[in-house]
Amino acid sequence: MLYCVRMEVNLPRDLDPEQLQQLKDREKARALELQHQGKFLHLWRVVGRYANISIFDCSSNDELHELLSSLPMFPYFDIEVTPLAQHPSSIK
Ligand SMILES: O=C(O)CC1=CCC(=O)O1
Repeated sequence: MLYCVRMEVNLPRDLDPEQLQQLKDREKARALELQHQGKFLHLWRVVGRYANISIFDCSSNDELHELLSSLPMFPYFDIEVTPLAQHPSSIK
């Protein structure tokens, strides 16, 4: 099943710069891992926002929740999930 996920990032403003960099490095490593596993199909920055639009391919809502909550920045995300279905006019 495909899911469109919007993640708005709300990092604490007083986070130590070194901790912040470590958090970003861990986030990137986990995102790359999920992409290599074929679970995380697309990752796009939302122009003008500290937010992304992502497409996940998961077998269930529970798996999606598990993957999202495995992202190190999960505690700092506001997440909106839109499950996707086939469009009858789509050629893909
Ligand atoms: O949008 C961001 O910067 C947060 C994020 C989610 C996955 C990733 O690599 O970064």
